[in-house]
Amino acid sequence: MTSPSPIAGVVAATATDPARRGVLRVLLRNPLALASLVVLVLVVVVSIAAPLLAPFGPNEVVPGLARQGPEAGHLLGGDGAGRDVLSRLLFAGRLTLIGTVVTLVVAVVVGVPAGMLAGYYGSWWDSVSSWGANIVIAIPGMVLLLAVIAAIGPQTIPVMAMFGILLSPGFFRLARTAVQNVRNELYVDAARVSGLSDARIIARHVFGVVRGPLIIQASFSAGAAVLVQTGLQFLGLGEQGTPSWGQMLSDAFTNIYAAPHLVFPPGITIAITVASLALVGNALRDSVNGRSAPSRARRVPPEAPADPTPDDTSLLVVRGMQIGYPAGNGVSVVVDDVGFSIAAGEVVGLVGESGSGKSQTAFSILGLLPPEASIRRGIVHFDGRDLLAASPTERARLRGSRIAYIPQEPMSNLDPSFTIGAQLTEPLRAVRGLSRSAARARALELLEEVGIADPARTFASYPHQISGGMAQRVLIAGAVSCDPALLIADEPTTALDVTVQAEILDLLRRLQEERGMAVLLVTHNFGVVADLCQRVVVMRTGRVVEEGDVTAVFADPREDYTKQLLSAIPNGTRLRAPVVPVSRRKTS
Ligand SMILES: Nc1ncnc2c1ncn2[C@@H]1O[C@H](COP(=O)(O)OP(=O)(O)OP(=O)(O)O)[C@@H](O)[C@H]1O
Repeated sequence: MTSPSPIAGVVAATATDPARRGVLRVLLRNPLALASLVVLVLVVVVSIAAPLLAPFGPNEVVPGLARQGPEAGHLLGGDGAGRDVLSRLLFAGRLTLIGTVVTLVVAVVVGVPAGMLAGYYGSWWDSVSSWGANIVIAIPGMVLLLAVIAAIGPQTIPVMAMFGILLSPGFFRLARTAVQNVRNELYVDAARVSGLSDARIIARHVFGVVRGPLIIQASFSAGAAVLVQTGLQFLGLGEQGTPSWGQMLSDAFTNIYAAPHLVFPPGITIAITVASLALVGNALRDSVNGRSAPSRARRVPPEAPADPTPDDTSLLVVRGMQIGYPAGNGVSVVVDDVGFSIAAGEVVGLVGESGSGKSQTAFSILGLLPPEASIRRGIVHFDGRDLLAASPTERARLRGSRIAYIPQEPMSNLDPSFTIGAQLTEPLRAVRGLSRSAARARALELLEEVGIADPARTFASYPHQISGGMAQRVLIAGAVSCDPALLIADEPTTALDVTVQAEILDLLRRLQEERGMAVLLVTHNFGVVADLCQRVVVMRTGRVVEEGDVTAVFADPREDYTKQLLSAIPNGTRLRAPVVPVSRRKTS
């Protein structure tokens, strides 16, 4: 599974793709956005159903109704010409709707395909279309719209279509950037290799990425379209025979002294509609930025308390851990009743096949489960502290100082935009408070300590300029830079080739011996456990099935599953002398 960035144990949260979480679900969780959505749906439904709902025709003049206030049969009174205001308001929404839809369709149809092609193919496609988008941006919009009206007359559809063209560069840039971000992702390469056509890859793999941001952009653009359209109608530049909100507002201002109440129906309708579009857009944007998402996995009230005060004084104590994810109307439990302890300086292997729940268990200790996960019951005590009761800030502080983490994919955990030196020194300065020069000196020392041959050169390199093995050494240097009491290593050698794997394991072994830190080594490989660990916890389908001293489990595995894992070790792997825990070392 994807691992968060771990430099010096300062681990970043994994972003959750809002498009995948479902736009509707995001809106339903935000009461203000939900209310706005209801308003927008009402405006649309009422406008479409105007001929059925309106008591009078939009242009029907009722004798004696001119400038009258609300009265029986005319809930909003009559306008300057004696027409029923409520009926006109209902009909007026139709023109606004049509104008807004035309604007959005044109902006999306012009901007999105061009942006996707420019982002996907790059080269001249990108140059030509970016050049075109820049020209459109440079045109003064209102002047162009007035010129179009002067040329063809006040026709809503062509004018709003032109406004759509003016908005299209926003959609173009959005689509282009989103596609550029994914076009080199491994899954897009995999789709290419599997023989899918470009059109199919774009439609299937790339459009999914653009969809969420496009919906957000569309809601803001719709607000702009309503305002521009209403503004033009207010100035008398809209179609004369068809009722519109802007025209009603203009009529209200003409009669402002005789009938001031006429301002309210169109004014409030325009304000509520535009505000609702903005609120929906804001809710969607916030969800993309992660502001509305719950910070981390919730700990739901335990169904049955796990042993509340473990007597175990080990450095790390996990008891009765149960982790679940929402599945349909229920919960899918992926880790159940998992418990183990790690003494100070002890190296424990957490072993099991893929999907057995090792990473979920490790992430629950780190406090880095995804937001949708819930810890349904259990205890995690570290150094006597109840981690599940600790605040996110406390947990973040612990990760940067006492608990460190090494991920399985070193390359994807280094930021390609910064040098290795910048990524190593930043946490040293922010977390340990070192000066710039002291942080640099310490980072160089750490690089040397993890066996990098030319520390100064690596310090100045960008991630793409170093090998996978070097990247893992860099991450290990970052992890141990805070002198952690516990190092959690999640399959630290999986992404590396066999010789490098052995070197990294030797490095971990050496660092553990020198520093006496406890290590939780997550792996599916019993050979790695044999090489490094004193104790092993075997997991299968989210549960612990066997636990014990590595030597004892190797000599006499109780469970058939453990025997199967052991039989997968290549012939010739031998148990090395176990690392001696610091707590049990003699201090002679
Ligand atoms: N975000 C998620 N939503 C739902 N289920 C999830 C999520 N993340 C993990 N799981 C499920 O949790 C179970 C345990 O996953 P976990 O990543 O801990 O396995 P693992 O033993 O570490 O395997 P691997 O070595 O392949 O990473 C799996 O069945 C997985 O499908």
